[in-house]
Amino acid sequence: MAPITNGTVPKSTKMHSKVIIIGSGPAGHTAALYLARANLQPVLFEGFMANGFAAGGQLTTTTDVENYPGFPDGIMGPELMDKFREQSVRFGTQVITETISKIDLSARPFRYWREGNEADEAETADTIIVATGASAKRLSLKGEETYWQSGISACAVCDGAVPIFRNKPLAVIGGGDSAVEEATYLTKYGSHVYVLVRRGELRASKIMAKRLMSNPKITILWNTIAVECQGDGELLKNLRIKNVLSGEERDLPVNGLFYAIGHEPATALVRNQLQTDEDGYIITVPGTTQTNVNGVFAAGDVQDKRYRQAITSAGSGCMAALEVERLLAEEEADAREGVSA
Ligand SMILES: Cc1cc2nc3c(=O)[nH]c(=O)nc-3n(C[C@H](O)[C@H](O)[C@H](O)COP(=O)(O)OP(=O)(O)OC[C@H]3O[C@@H](n4cnc5c(N)ncnc54)[C@H](O)[C@@H]3O)c2cc1C
Repeated sequence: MAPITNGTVPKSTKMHSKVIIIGSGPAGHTAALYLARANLQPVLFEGFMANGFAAGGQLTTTTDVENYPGFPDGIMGPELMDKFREQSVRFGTQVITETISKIDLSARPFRYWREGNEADEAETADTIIVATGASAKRLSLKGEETYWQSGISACAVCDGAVPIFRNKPLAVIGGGDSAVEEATYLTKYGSHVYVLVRRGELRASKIMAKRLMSNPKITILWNTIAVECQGDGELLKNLRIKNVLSGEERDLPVNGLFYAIGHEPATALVRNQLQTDEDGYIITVPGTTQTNVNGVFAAGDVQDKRYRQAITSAGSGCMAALEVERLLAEEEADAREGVSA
């Protein structure tokens, strides 16, 4: 399929932009909306199945989004992202359906290349917002694909409240702090929550582990892994689980399975150029979206391993846009003063 753009810049003309946004989830589009309204003519690269996601990001893979403010009846994920896109475009964002595959942040203007054009002359930008998102790690269990989003999820806060999980037995896989948080959260909805821990101990902090073990609605299944997801073809009904010490397999009838085994931030593009933490998330100056490179900002899940919500991503996209705007204004003022001095 030919790349789609809503702009008029032909690929052969090497662009220079005041600001480009890489990524098209809630963070990228919110940044674009603010920048476009500030007349900064943002260019947003929405990706072409970048990082395994369609343009629009993670919400294109889900159905009802019930916790995005402004939609009291909920809204389907893909429809919400279409609206984000429409609003960006309405104010003049140039959206380009291509993936950025190479970037050079060593000097300003920054240089970048679109996928398939890495050998060409680079395009340039004064500032960049990295909003490439993240993806939940999965286990590729037998049956997982069939019941993904039909009983299997990687976000208790997003999906825990849906009717298929209400008063039903649920399972969480993972042994870290996020598994404890997810399991505890799910006790509000499920009849009981089983936590499958591969080892004989939790990785979670002591206080979190204590909280988990003292909750009467939670049972920890130590040294246990899931081997197969089973159901009626439409919804998950059962997990085949295995004790890794004895090798014994048995059924665990559950209607929900939540992965809490971490996320993979989409930071391969900026590896060794931006400072990242031990899990690969971009590190930003606390309370801002500023990275360790002046002029490069990061917004959304790519820099947030704690909240990982559409609204928090959108919020940080807004912050990034305002920070870009401020930086460019300051630099323009400095340049003017430099000229008149
Ligand atoms: C199944 C599911 C259900 C969810 N449900 C909810 C919910 O109900 N409520 C809620 O608040 N949150 C929910 N979330 C979480 C929410 O989707 C994320 O927090 C949010 O989408 C993160 O937004 P983002 O802007 O950081 O990036 P993402 O949504 O991750 O999007 C990033 C985009 O950038 C593109 N991209 C990546 N690299 C490049 C590149 N090099 N060049 C160009 N483009 C690139 C990707 O293709 C992707 O489209 C859900 C997540 C999932 C997976």
